[in-house]
Amino acid sequence: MAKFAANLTMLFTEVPFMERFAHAADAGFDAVEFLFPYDFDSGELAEQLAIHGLEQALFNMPPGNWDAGERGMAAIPGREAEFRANAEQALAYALALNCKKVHAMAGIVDSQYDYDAHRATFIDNLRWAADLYAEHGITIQIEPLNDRDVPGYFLAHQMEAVELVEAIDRANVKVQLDLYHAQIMDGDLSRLIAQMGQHIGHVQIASVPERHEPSEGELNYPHLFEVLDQHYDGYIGCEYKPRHSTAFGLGWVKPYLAK
Ligand SMILES: O=C(O)C(=O)[C@H](O)CO
Ligand SMILES: [Mg+2]
Repeated sequence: MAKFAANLTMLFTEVPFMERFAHAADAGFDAVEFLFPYDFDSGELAEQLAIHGLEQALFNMPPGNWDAGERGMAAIPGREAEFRANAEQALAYALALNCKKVHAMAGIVDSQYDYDAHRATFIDNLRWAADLYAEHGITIQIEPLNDRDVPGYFLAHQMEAVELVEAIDRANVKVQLDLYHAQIMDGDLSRLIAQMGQHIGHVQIASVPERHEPSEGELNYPHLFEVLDQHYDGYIGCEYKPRHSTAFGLGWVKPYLAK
């Protein structure tokens, strides 16, 4: 049975970040995810999770200079020391939040280097971080992003991510399958999910093409949840932009939260 995590970077933005945990719990969620916790004290975040009985499903390693357009550096040659420091910072938060999944963003390709150099850097960095995280039972996620929203991102296709996970060859590195990106770049989602199978480490959803509630747009999510049930049993992150208010748009998830 599909179970859902509220993405607090995109949902409940009507209230300040620290108040979003309460809103997610009141709406019936028992897990949350968000992009970045680093502006906040890990103890205060852990307290919000504990007060509201929430599990932290996922968050991202620091992405570099987000406002300048950076989207991580795991695949960027020359940024290895920064990647490793960021992985260590994220690990400290993951331990404080008892979070078992952390997303390592690959980065926007650097035109000074060719594909092979990016790929080799990505594999080396991910192996290093996976070994660091393994003793804590934490899985690192890699996520393809569509090239319309994030042009130049190192990773755009799901099977490319699967191939990289196989090359990285660590049991605690998996693919973060965001069905919004996957539909834009790959399509044929029922078959894709089956093909990815055990490599799926986390799932996120939104409508296509506008990234709103999954109840609208071109995807039939009730069907996709049934397909996912056969291959994945973790939380599904609700990473979408509410079309109106968050609460108004939650009708689609109520039947699942009530079960
Ligand atoms: O954009 C997404 O889909 C994500 O999940 C990333 O973590 C943030 O870019
Ligand atoms: Mg995503």
